[in-house]
Amino acid sequence: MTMTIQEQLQQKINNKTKPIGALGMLEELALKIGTVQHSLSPGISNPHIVVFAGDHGIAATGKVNPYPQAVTAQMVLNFVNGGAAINVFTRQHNIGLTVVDAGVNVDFDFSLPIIHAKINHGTADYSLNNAMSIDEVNAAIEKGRNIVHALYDADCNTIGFGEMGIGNTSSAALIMHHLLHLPLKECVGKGAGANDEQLQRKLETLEEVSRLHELNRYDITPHQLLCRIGGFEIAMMAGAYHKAAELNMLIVVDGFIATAALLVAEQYNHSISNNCVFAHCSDENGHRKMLEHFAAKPVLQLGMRLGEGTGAALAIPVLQSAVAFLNEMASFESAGVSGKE
Ligand SMILES: Cc1cc2ncn([C@H]3O[C@H](COP(=O)(O)O)[C@@H](O)[C@H]3O)c2cc1C
Ligand SMILES: O=C(O)c1cccnc1
Repeated sequence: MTMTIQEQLQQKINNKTKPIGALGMLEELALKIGTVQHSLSPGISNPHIVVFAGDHGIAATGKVNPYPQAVTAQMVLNFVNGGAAINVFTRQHNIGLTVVDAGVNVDFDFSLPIIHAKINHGTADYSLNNAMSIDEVNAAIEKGRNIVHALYDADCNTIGFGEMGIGNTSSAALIMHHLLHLPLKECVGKGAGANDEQLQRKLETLEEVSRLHELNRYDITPHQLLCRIGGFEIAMMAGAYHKAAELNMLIVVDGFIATAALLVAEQYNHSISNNCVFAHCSDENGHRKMLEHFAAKPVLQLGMRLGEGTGAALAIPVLQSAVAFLNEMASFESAGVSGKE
């Protein structure tokens, strides 16, 4: 009988010169990556992080976010100048980095080395109206798909998505609340650092938003959900995930907002998590429950709650080690080492 690729990979892993299972999660990752690539000798080629930036109308009210909306654009300039956490980690690990203006509320100089994909100058305030139109949702998804396709064409097979958008933990919490049918209290967290009073106000504000947009209903399509309470960076990321899975790339999932965008993408492709490795468990309230939904075992748990794709960037070297042991370690047979009696 022929063995499945998983069985062949497991056999290869078990024949390495180490006690069975002794490389722990690296063994699970090697199995996963080999399965995605349908290969006994998988590889990570040109790993890349794409950071999508977008503003949220509700952030201008200051009701849900401890930092002002202007920080989104300021951080985009920081990314360009190489000074943000994601710059440091991608530089350290030789990972490609692309920054995308998905919808920041500032007109950047066109000479800036970013992808200029602005859908609009921030979303509308969803505590009053829909965040965006259906046309804007479609444009964002299409743009996300195209950006991933270009990276695939440049021989990248491993990709992580990050985000920058003041107020976007609110959009992510609302997505989680609707798609996982959980009370908002379990989905809303401190974001960039709300204190107890700010957190309470955030929760109350988002409860009103949930009532306004009837998020407890089951007949909302994923497109409608994005229209009502989404963000441009989140919609673009959903399109990017979708394309990456279509191209059978390995997807490295970052934190709370990135996982919320994956929840949306999952509505369009129910097996999307087959292509995903979950980089870390964020400290943002709610992330653990999202991970449980995907039956995910995160690679790292460092108490991080930053976003920008930083968790994904830190997990990629671990994935490279998983692939390296699978490809390079000697087997009991080749090294003349005795196996278990
Ligand atoms: C200086 C700074 C850098 C960041 N980098 C990522 N985020 C993170 O915090 C924001 C979400 O939190 P909230 O919903 O509470 O606004 C997002 O931009 C996220 O990427 C940052 C936030 C700040 C303040
Ligand atoms: O988990 C994350 O990615 C996160 C948490 C808080 C704020 N921004 C991002």
